[in-house]
Amino acid sequence: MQQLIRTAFVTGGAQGLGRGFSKALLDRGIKVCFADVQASVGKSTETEFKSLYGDDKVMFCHCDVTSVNNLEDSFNAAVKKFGHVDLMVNNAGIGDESKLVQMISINLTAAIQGSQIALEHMRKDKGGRGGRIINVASTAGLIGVYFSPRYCASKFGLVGYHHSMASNPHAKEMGLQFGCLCPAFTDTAIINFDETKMDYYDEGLKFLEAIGINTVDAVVDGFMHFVDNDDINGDIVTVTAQRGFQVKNKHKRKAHL
Ligand SMILES: NC(=O)c1ccc[n+]([C@@H]2O[C@H](COP(=O)([O-])OP(=O)(O)OC[C@H]3O[C@@H](n4cnc5c(N)ncnc54)[C@H](O)[C@@H]3O)[C@@H](O)[C@H]2O)c1
Ligand SMILES: CCCCC[C@H](O)/C=C/C=C\C=C\C=C\[C@@H](O)[C@@H](O)CCCC(=O)O
Repeated sequence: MQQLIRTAFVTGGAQGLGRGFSKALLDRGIKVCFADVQASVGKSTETEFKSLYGDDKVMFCHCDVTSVNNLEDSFNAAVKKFGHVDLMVNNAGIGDESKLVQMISINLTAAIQGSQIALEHMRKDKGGRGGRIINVASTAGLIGVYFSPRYCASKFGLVGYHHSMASNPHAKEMGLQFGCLCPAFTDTAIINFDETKMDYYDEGLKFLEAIGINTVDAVVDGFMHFVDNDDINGDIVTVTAQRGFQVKNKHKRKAHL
């Protein structure tokens, strides 16, 4: 039986998917610290959540995940308030193709740094309580997308990190499990594209119209797979408008390459 999840840390939780994940966790009685670079949106989400769930259940940290010190301080503030973090969700992300350096820094580097901060805190072989680390990638981390190649590269990198960590034979003794969420287009601010944010803008929009757009609720349902099931290590959850959520796991088929 897995460790009960009592507390979570969610990056990019002020709005969109991160907000949806945080609310679903709070609905389950899990305490949530969410971090976001948008101070005023984060504060108003915190006020709303506190009125729904109570002051002791939720906290917001104003945090730019591209600063590892800022990320570590926010994570430590959650540990201080809740005693421990059982679930780390690296969700903060951007999709603007004109911002290559920022994109890699937020979507890939910060997610890896967030995972490593959580890992050091959680690992049972160093006195921690174990835990789960969920990285929010994209279907664009599984298939090539020619109109968003930089975004795609950042998400392929994150999926590669996920596979590497999940295949670590020492993960079990550390009490760690790694999951990766890969939604297709979803109805949040990140898909408010214009010509500056995407290559081949018209073709990109046509592709988006052809495959459809997930609701946030559908992606939250897929995300909760990582909370509701005991053995999730290595799982990749895809969420598409055509097929809903599906769980894939090549690590359960073969232990190593
Ligand atoms: N919506 C989609 O179509 C879709 C599909 C697949 C994956 N995703 C991924 O889901 C995640 C959440 O995106 P979303 O769709 O909710 O978009 P969103 O723009 O609504 O939310 C992203 C959040 O990340 C925060 N953020 C951005 N940069 C940050 C930084 N430097 N530090 C801290 N917080 C920062 C933003 O302020 C925002 O609250 C992203 O990683 C995105 O790539 C989104
Ligand atoms: C660029 C900023 C926002 C991007 C949002 C999102 O992350 C981008 C998604 C891009 C492409 C999505 C493609 C979806 C394809 C699905 O129909 C399906 O074919 C994918 C199946 C993947 C798999 O199972 O291997």
